[in-house]
This record gives sequence, structure tokens and C-alpha cells, in this order.
Amino acid sequence: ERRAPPDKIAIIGAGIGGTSAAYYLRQKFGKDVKIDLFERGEVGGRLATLTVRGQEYEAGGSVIHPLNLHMKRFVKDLGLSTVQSYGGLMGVYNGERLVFEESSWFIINMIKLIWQYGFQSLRMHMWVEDALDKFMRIYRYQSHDYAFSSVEKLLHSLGGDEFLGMLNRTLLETLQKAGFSEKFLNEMVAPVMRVNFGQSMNINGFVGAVSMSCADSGLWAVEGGNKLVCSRLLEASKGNLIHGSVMYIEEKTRTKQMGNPTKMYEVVYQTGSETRSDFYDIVLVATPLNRKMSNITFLNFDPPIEEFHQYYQHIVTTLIKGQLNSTIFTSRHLDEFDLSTILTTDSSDLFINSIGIVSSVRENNPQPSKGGTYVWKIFSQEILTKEQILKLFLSYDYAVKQPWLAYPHYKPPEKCPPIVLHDRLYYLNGIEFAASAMEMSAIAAHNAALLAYHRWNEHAHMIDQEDLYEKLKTEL
Ligand SMILES: Cc1cc2nc3c(=O)[nH]c(=O)nc-3n(C[C@H](O)[C@H](O)[C@H](O)COP(=O)(O)OP(=O)(O)OC[C@H]3O[C@@H](n4cnc5c(N)ncnc54)[C@H](O)[C@@H]3O)c2cc1C
Ligand SMILES: CC(C)=CCC/C(C)=C/CC/C(C)=C/CSC[C@H](N)C(=O)O
Repeated sequence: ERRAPPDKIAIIGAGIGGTSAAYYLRQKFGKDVKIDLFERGEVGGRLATLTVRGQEYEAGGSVIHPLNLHMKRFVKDLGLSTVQSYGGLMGVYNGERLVFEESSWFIINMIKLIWQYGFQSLRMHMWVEDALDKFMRIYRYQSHDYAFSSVEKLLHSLGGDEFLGMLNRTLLETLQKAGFSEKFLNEMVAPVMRVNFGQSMNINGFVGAVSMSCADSGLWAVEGGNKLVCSRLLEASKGNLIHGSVMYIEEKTRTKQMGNPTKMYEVVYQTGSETRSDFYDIVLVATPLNRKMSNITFLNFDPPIEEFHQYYQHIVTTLIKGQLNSTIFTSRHLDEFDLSTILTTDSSDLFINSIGIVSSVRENNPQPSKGGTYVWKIFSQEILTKEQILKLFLSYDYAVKQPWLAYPHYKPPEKCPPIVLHDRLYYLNGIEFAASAMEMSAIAAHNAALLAYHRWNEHAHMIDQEDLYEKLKTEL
């Protein structure tokens, strides 16, 4: 049984979370509902590019895992194309020397890994595969329209107590308990956490597994820039983009034409120098709720909606076109230096987390310019000073930076913010406290659209079902 669809839905934020929510809401509620998306910056949010000498490069979310099926589906359905993410050879610097250097020969690499770390890389690969296998169950649940009312319930349905345990323990504790050695953790795992999340192995085990999955082959990106997915989703959903900054949301009683008084949400926003407002049946918040990032207040809710004070990690992306000063990392001559990514250990005491050659959003392989220089992407905690850039590069001709409040500062035991903030008011970004990635936002968006639909139609049996994996085993 279905009730008449809502008249109007508001989505706050037009990043991948907000735009994919618009897409899934349109699929569920049909063509007649009006969907407004509020965006105070650029469509794409943390999917953004920077331009270096006329070419665009990913500055925020850049790589997508081959098993990120929502992102894959968007690209296919929206007529976009993909480029393979450039791998190149990777090295790990510990502040004194390169403790690991990848070889272009597969067999030599294997021998090196086994020589230095025994079979721990293989065990790590299996640990990540196991987590990924369970994680993939979400696609089956969502294709059967099942929804979850909290991030914890969603994770539990995928990986049971093991996933909740990963959320509540640090990656370090989880991997030490699994028997990984200090050397392997410091030289192989910590550097991956530093490049991906700008943090140490004290992040939660779940986001640690997501981060380690980036070591898999086949990572890809969207040709022309990942942010194109957002603009195309917006178009496909026939959502109405409103350029404005939402200031507050208030619950009010309204009488619709020829109807009874109903509770609605008033969204008040600033556009240019004007303050405007409109009323909605359903509201989805698709931006991190904290003062520094969205500054949205909830007025007159009963019970009141809590304020979220969770801290987001400050990270700076710097793109530099220049010639690397390889002597920082090794005494070998530049001609013999073939690494294209250098990760760092926690003990490296360097002013960068990582540095790597990148290709533009339109190429598969990075092309050197005439003088043999490349564009390098650097992640650092702070904005690089000119002295630091001159230390890293023998010469450079262009530098551009983008500071971010990038992803949550993970601090297990992790309590993810609620998805249901009020009767018909939903919050997507709580999922980032399990792990922040494009696919996680798309999963949260699909879940919120299904949840909003089932709650609107009072389909309680489609929400928080236990043992879904077993139940769906026999379904086609
Ligand atoms: C440097 C960096 C590298 C990353 N690398 C990867 C990667 O390689 N792979 C990957 O999968 N993920 C990566 N991520 C994570 C990924 O980018 C994010 O998880 C994802 O983009 C979050 O999308 P979102 O839509 O949930 O939030 P956002 O993209 O932050 O969207 C929220 C939007 O809401 C808008 N907004 C905020 N407040 C208001 C308001 N009051 N009124 C109106 N609008 C408002 C903002 O302007 C923003 O556009 C990276 C992130 C960063 C920062
Ligand atoms: C959700 C699952 C199962 C997998 C997602 C894996 C993935 C692509 C995670 C990305 C995490 C992240 C925040 C990376 C940031 S840095 C990325 C890259 N190294 C760069 O150079 O920009």
C-alpha cells in the first residue's frame, strides 16, 4: 500500500551524498515530487579539481575502488567514461631512508615483500578481502529495497559483531591482535593511513580496512573529473538547484490547500544578501553537521536535536609542477630515481604525509612536460611554506593549494551520529564516522532515500530487518 507521495523534499548539500540522494529519491517517489537541492559552494563539494597550467587535476576525492558498485553504476547510467588511476612505483620513507621500494618486476616485488615482511602482505590482502566480501552484501540489501535506521545497524547487518568491533577498536589494536608485526604495521600500514586519511593507526579498524583496500589494483576515476558524477546526477534527478546557504531548519505546523494542519519543515537560507525560506515534507541533510563546516541550527524541535561537535581532519592538497629533489629521500642520482609516489611513516618527522606524480583528469598516464617535469600532488597537515617547497623541488614553475576539512578525525570507540534526526528529517554524513569515501556517501544516500520512502509509507518490515543475508540467500 502506498500513500500519496510528498509534495516537496529538500536536500542540503550537492556533493556526491546530496546529488545521489536526489537520484534515488526520484526513483522511489516518482516524477511529481519537487526536489530542491541547496548548495552554498560548488556542485561536487569535496569532489573538486584544481587547474595547473591549463589542465585539471583531482584535488579532493580522487580514486574509486573497482568494487564500488554505486559509483560504477552512476558512470554507466549517466554516460560518463573512466580513466585508470596511475599507479607507478611506490616507496616508503622513514625520515632517514627509503625502507621499502617497489620494483616494476612483479616477481622481484614479491621476493622483496617476503624478504622484508614474511607473508604479512598476503595476510593483509586476505584480511581486506574478507572485510570487502562482507561489505558487498549492502548492494544486495539495497537492490531489494531494505533500509537501516542507524549506521551501526547497517554495519551489523553486513559484518555482524566483527564489523562493530572494528568500529570500536583502533586499527593498531585490531591488527596487533591479528598478529601483524610492528615492522609491517609501521612501514606498510601506517603510510597508507597517512596518505589516505592523514592520520595514524589510531583510526578505527573499519576505516583502516577501507583505506587498505586502496592498495588493490584497478583503482579508477571519472574522465573529466569525479565531480561530473554530481552534476549529472542532479540533472538526471530533475532536482532544482538553489544557490544558497542554509542557516536553520524549524518544525512548523502548516495547513496545505484543502488539507488538515500538518507538521512541515521550514528551511531558511541566505542567497546573496537576501534571506528566504520554504516549507518541505521531508528534509535530508547531506553535509557534515558541525559549526565549521555547515553551521546549520535546528530550531524548536521537540525533543531538541543535539549539536554535533565532531572534529574533521585538516589536510592540505598542494599541486606542484616541477622537478623533484630526490636527494631528500635517497643519495641516488635523479636519473636512477624511478619512484612516482613516496609515502611516509609516522616517525618520518617530515612536513608532508605523501608526494606523488598525478595525471590530469583526462589522461591515463601522467605526461612529463618538455623539460621532463611532472605535476606532483602533496598531502600535508599544514600549508607548505616557500622554503619547504624549495626543499622538495630542484625547480618548480607552478604551485596551487586547496585546504580541506577532509574527513572525520577518527577516535574509536566510534559513535556514529543518527540517521533519523526527527520524524522526516534525515542525516547522511554520520556514515563518514565509519569511513569517509565517495561510495560510502552513495550508500548512505541510497539508504536514506529508501528509509524516507518506507517511513513515509509505513513499511516497517523494510527497515532494520535482522538476518537479511540468510533471508536473501534464496532470493533471485
Ligand atoms: C583531499 C581528499 C581526498 C579524498 N580522496 C578520496 C578518494 O580518493 N576516494 C574516495 O572515495 N573518497 C575520497 N575522499 C572522501 C570523499 O571526497 C568524501 O567522502 C565525499 O566526497 C563526501 O561527499 P558528501 O557529499 O557526503 O559531502 P561534501 O562533498 O562535503 O558535500 C557537502 C556539500 O554541502 C554544502 N554545504 C555545506 N553546508 C551547507 C549549507 N549550510 N547550506 C548549503 N550547502 C551547504 C557544501 O558546500 C558541500 O558542497 C577524499 C576527501 C578529501 C578531502
Ligand atoms: C568503500 C570501499 C569499500 C572502498 C573505498 C576505497 C577508497 C577508494 C577509499 C579512498 C579513501 C580516501 C579518503 C583516500 C584519500 S587519498 C586518495 C589518493 N591516494 C590520492 O592521491 O588522492
